[in-house]
Amino acid sequence: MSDIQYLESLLGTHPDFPKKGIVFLDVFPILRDPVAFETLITHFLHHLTAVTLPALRESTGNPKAKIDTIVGLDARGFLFGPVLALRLGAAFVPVRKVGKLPGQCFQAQYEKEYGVDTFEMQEDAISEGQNVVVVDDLIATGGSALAAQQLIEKAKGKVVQNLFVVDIEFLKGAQKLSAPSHSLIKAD
Ligand SMILES: O=P(O)(O)OC[C@H]1O[C@H](OP(=O)(O)OP(=O)(O)O)[C@H](O)[C@@H]1O
Ligand SMILES: Nc1ncnc2[nH]cnc12
Repeated sequence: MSDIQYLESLLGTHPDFPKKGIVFLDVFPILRDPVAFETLITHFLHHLTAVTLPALRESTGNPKAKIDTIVGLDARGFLFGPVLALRLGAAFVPVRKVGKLPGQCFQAQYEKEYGVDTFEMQEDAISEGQNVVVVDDLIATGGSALAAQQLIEKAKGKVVQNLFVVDIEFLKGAQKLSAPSHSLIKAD
């Protein structure tokens, strides 16, 4: 069994949660297995260093270009974002559901697979020109990740990569995003 097949085997599947007709894919069992969690982080880091950074350096013509900030999406993006940020020596910035962050915030409304919501990001969290990676546990319709992209663009940052543990591919969420999207597990 490959590393990725092992991660996939741990993914929980819950029909009709949180609403009838939704098959909820649960990443928490991966975090109960420290070796699987480490494997997941290693795969994300490998993609960032072997694919994202070379592409960024090539496209900017700047051999020293780097990933400045990892943005994690409320709530399950917070499981992965800070770990990646620490390992890369980058900043971690949360995008949160409305009403949770103090100070001046940018706002973006969005629709996701099972509802509508509003995301916020602190206005001073990202500086103009920063290279940003968005991370979340899962992309379904892409509404959440697109709203995060809009917040980062309001701060004049640039999304250079989107990372997901799981992509529910038939919903075509990644096609909504302007930066490349990488996911470890493809679900249908
Ligand atoms: O691609 P989309 O259709 O936008 O759906 C994906 C989003 O939905 C889930 O979050 P949820 O809003 O359920 O929040 P949670 O992490 O707080 O449970 C998931 O963690 C993603 O953030
Ligand atoms: N099917 C699903 N499973 C887990 N999280 C989700 N977020 C949106 N759709 C989801």
